[in-house]
Amino acid sequence: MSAERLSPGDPNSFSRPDEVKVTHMDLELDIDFDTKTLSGHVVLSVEKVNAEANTLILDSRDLTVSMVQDFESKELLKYELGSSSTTFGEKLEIHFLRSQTKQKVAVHYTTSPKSTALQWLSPEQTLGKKHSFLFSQCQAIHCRSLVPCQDTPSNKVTYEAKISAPHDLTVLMSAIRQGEPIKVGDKKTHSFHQPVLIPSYLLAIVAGDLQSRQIGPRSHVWAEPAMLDKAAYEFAETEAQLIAAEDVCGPYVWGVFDLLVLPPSFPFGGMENPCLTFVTPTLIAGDRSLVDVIAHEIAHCWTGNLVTNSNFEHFWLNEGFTVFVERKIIGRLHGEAFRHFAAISGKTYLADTIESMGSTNPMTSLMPDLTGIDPDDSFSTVPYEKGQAFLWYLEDLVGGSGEFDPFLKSYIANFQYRSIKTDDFVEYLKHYFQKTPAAEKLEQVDWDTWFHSPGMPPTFVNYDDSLAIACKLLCQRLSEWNDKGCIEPMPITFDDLKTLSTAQIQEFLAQLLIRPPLSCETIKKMQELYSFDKIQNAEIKLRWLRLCLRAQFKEAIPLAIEFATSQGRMKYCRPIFRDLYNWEIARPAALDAYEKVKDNWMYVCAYTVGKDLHVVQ
Ligand SMILES: CC/C=C\C/C=C\C[C@@H](O)/C=C/C=C/C=C\[C@@H](O)CCCC(=O)O
Ligand SMILES: [Zn+2]
Repeated sequence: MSAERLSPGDPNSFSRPDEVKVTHMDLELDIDFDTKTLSGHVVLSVEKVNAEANTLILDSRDLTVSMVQDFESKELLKYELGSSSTTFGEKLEIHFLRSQTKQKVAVHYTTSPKSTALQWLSPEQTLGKKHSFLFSQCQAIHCRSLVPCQDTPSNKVTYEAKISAPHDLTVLMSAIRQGEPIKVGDKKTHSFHQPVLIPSYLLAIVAGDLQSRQIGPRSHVWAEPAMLDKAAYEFAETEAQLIAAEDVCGPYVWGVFDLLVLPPSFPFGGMENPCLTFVTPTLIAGDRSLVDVIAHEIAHCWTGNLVTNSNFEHFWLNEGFTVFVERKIIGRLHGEAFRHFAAISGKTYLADTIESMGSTNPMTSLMPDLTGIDPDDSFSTVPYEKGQAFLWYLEDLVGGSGEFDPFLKSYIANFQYRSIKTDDFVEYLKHYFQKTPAAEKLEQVDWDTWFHSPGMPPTFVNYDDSLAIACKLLCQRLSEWNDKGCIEPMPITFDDLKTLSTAQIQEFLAQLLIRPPLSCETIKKMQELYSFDKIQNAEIKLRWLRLCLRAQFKEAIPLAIEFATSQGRMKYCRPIFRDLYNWEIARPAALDAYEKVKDNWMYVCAYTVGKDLHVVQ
């Protein structure tokens, strides 16, 4: 039976904001670490778009709803909550008593201990070992397991929240903190407000033993106390990145830009939660070499958080634009050559991803059909890197950044606070350049191939390879030597590698990865030359271990398992577990390691790695 789109606007949401839309959420929740639940209520302010509509349709997942009330009169409202849990959770349909256009509905509910949006950590799983820890990850469609809501990015809401938690924990949200926490019994109540419109996937919460350090006029970094010094050092460039981003995108509207360093099981590099970007501790390399992720999250404050994809089939509008802006920030701060180098690295990463997904895989197109598909199953670097390659191609076509930079600012100003589809972007682009020489150029664009064809992009601009050439030459020399059986003396020296930056070493290894596997002998010689397995930088470690596994270098199996299980960032766990699985000798150890670690990971990581290992349906 073929799957159906759940609603006209969003294949992954039951909700119908085109009929009745939620405009504001007022949350009052209690965090209970014993039962691993949040319980309380949400008051939803709603507005009828269709005057005839008499029900409100929400998304929910594993929620126990105890009561729904008309907020003004406190009268009980009838509701139906779907009983069979699907990929997309359960539909919650609430019947209005009133006919007014604007009304408020209160839903009383409790989350499940297996809420897919939440991870509950015991004190032993934290750095300090003394306090429990809770964090959320709502993108793409997990907000429905935290609060009954219209869990579609086509709708935006403001929110307020009062959260009660054990008195010795700090609670933070993707919002502005309001006043000091208030002590009530052995708990404290923390208040927040988010006055800027956000899609549901940007709702976020954390509770733990957290301290903060100021790192800029509008920024603090939050972390467990033992991590704070390192984090403050690593992210000291944040304000400079924000200033560069404002130069590219326009004024920063969110007031605060704080960073939160999470425990290692946080599944992504970063998540652009407004006012409080969540980041993985794997960014803390000690030398600020991985802070392009912070530039990425800063870019999201405009592309994604202000101008939002209206469903996840248009995810490239969020991520392609964000990578494009991230690299503009890098260009402004470090020079154009670095912007080009980052794009070349992105192209290598994309080639590796498309090779492993398969070049005819429909999920490698820029606008995949997500009917019946869990967005988590389609996640890859494709919307990021193919999207940025497309935007750079357009920039080149219209005459370069002199023409495209003002367009970018105008696009953001025009669509900010709204949710859009790819057609809105194309129409605006054509309209913006209509009376310029670029109009004719835009007619040459093969929109259909860019948006709908799987595989690598139809074309790339000629990036300046001044910083990448050394990586390419070393990769060529080493590969040729490997292919000839390593007979002659090794053609690269310690000094060759010593002259490379961390990012260039990463790119050198990445380029080796998209070639046929190296021999074990080459791997051993590389290890002797540069002690690659001592390098702590997680991006280098990932690529080095993958090269070892692809070479079927047995000594690397325990090291790879240690790396993939010591944290839960999917960018690292998934390829390592996939490589282990694809090598028959390593497969049993991989399956065994997965069984041991999966309960320490967040749902999305356990689910996707489980699928990669063919142990989850
Ligand atoms: C074509 C793709 C369609 C839909 C995917 C939408 C959402 C995917 C969902 O799994 C959530 C993604 C959240 C991403 C958050 C942050 C990323 O930018 C992190 C990138 C990877 C990393 O650096 O670890
Ligand atoms: Zn992103």
